[in-house]
Amino acid sequence: MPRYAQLVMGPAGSGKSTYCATLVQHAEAIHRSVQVVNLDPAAEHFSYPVMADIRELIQVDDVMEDPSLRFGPNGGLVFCMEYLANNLDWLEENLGHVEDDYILFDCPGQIELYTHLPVMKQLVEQLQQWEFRVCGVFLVDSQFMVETFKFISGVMAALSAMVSLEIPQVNIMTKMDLLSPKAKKEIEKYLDPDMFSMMEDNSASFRSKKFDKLTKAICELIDDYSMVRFLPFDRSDEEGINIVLQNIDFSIQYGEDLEFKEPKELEEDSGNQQQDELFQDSVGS
Ligand SMILES: Nc1nc2c(ncn2[C@@H]2O[C@H](COP(=O)(O)OP(=O)(O)OP(=O)(O)O)[C@@H](O)[C@H]2O)c(=O)[nH]1
Ligand SMILES: [Mg+2]
Repeated sequence: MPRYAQLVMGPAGSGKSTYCATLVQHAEAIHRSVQVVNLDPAAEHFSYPVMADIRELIQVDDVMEDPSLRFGPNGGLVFCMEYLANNLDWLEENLGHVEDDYILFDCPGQIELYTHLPVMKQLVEQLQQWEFRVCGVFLVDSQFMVETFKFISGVMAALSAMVSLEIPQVNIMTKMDLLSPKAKKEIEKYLDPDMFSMMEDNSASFRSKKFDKLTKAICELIDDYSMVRFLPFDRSDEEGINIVLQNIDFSIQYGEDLEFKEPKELEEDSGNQQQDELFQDSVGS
């Protein structure tokens, strides 16, 4: 039986740890078991139960204090991740060998980990060898996505993670609860973007004419391949959280190998509701 993993990525402060905590709570409410591994060597507080913590393997403070390394905070974090990639047996020991488990990996916010460094790719390949089906979950903060040029940067960041990791990826706009009703309406066009008309609408807001052609070419590329879509994530909206989870589950075929219980013993009048519950149980078990 396969195992399932979400690699929760995104820029610093985009809401990765909050997303993990929210999903754990949501999973509990629908009787599913979801666990979280902290892969952020700089994290200090967790609002979810931690199944394994990279800081037991290596501490960023130790790396920075080491006189032979002399790293600053960012170099130190990258060093920690490379150390993890070279010591993946530590992770294997902590993950155990539970069939059918579902694990979220709360990753650090260093964007270079998702653009050009090989560490995350190595981690993905190893997880796949351990029979995990891995979905990349790339978070961007909706607060920064309300203008076209910021949106394009967010799309490019998500795209580079997709290109470098080569796994199914679901992109999410976080902190939707912080948007005003007007901004919420405005952001709808960014969730399923038509880049070309966006460019036309906003061309005046692009700062330099010099780069107009390049920006247009990038927008066309994104449009032509329909490569990047975003799902809204509002931590206070259970229905929305469920839609996000369903999309991710679908991408890693979670639930397909689980047995569906035949609703034989259901009483006819309450049939539909109980069927739904049974299905949830079978998905969650
Ligand atoms: N209102 C609201 N605040 C959020 C949401 N998600 C995150 N935040 C806040 O945003 C800040 C950063 O959230 P984190 O979950 O720590 O973000 P992160 O991506 O894990 O950050 P790093 O690990 O430092 O890269 C915290 O103050 C959170 O409380 C959300 O959906 N709604
Ligand atoms: Mg975090």
